[in-house]
Amino acid sequence: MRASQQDFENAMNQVKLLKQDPGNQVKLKLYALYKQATDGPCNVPKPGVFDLVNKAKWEAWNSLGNLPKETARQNYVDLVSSLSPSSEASSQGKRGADEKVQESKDIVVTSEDGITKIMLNRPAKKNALTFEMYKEIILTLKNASTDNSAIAVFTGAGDYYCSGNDLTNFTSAAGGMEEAANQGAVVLREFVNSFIDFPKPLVAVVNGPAVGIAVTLLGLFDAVYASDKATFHTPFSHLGQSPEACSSYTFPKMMGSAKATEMLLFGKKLTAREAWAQGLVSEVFPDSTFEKEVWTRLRAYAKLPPNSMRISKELIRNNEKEKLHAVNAEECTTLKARWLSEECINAIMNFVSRKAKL
Ligand SMILES: CCCCC/C=C/C(=O)SCCNC(=O)CCNC(=O)[C@H](O)C(C)(C)COP(=O)(O)OP(=O)(O)OC[C@H]1O[C@@H](n2cnc3c(N)ncnc32)[C@H](O)[C@@H]1OP(=O)(O)O
Repeated sequence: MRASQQDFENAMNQVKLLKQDPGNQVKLKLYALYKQATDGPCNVPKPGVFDLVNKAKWEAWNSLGNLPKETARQNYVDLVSSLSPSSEASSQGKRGADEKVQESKDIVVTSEDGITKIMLNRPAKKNALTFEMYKEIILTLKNASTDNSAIAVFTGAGDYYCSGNDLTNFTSAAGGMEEAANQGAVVLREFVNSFIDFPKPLVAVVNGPAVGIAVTLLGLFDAVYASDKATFHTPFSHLGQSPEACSSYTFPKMMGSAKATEMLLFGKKLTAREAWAQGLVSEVFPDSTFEKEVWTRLRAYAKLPPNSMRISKELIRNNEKEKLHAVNAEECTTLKARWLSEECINAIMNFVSRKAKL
């Protein structure tokens, strides 16, 4: 839900009542979001090099680029509401190494060395995504887009990266399949939008097999590092479903339509090296050294100037944003109808009653 003008004004008053100074970084962020929400993109000349305070404020505002006013207003409200006593402590530099910044059993979010690490943590179910997990990830990305981290990284706990959508999302919904399909389409659209719009470098550390939406989403990441044990599988036709996460656009663009068809229509499973050859994966590492090599590299990347990385990503992503949002909307509408089709209902029932394994 978007923040109203009243929410925004309440948040401004709340800032004045903060008991602890939230620290310079947060104050700069608040200033930038306030200016963006009220005046729009930065439109004043950059202060001189010796005017340090105004230059820092200008840079913070300018770094928001063309962020829409409504989004800035929402981010301002979210940031203020996150300034609870515990987060006030963290912005004062009291956050310990690898501190948990979000408590949830299925998604563990930690912050260390400029990296927001988002770990899917449902290993007993191969990290299949429940409706609650989709919603938590939307919130996590919203927070990570305005926190102090330079990059955000997704990975999975256990032997799988992620087995995709939890197929019981559709069978356990209180209102039945129709209600689940309606809810699913709304959640999916917002979920994918939060990846399209994420402003910082987004990296996937694919520690094991990836299935369904865990694969298609990779087309919206900025870098994908895979263990040689990882596989990439999108069995949409087997499930009576259709592609999502903009893959009907990103995959043919990335690998050509013939290879995209093998994956998206025929459900061909790729090894990590095959996925690398198709441009879906940036680099493949031997599983024995995967974690060490990848995290060493990511810690170095996270030290690069964050504003520069954001601006460069904006340049790359802005060429595509409108198209990606349109594709996402169309894919969600198509999927909603698919979820109610006999082909899909039979496939899901088969999985749940264990007659079939993909
Ligand atoms: C609302 C937004 C929707 C967005 C649209 C998204 C679409 C997709 O993502 S489509 C892809 C959906 N995923 C699948 O179809 C995968 C289904 N799972 C499997 O085929 C297999 O479980 C496996 C190949 C991933 C792993 O096989 P195996 O190593 O033999 O392990 P198990 O099958 O015994 O799995 C252990 C445990 O985990 C449960 N599980 C695994 N994946 C899912 C899943 N996607 N949904 C629900 N549950 C899953 C599995 O049922 C086992 O549970 P228990 O029997 O209770 O131990």
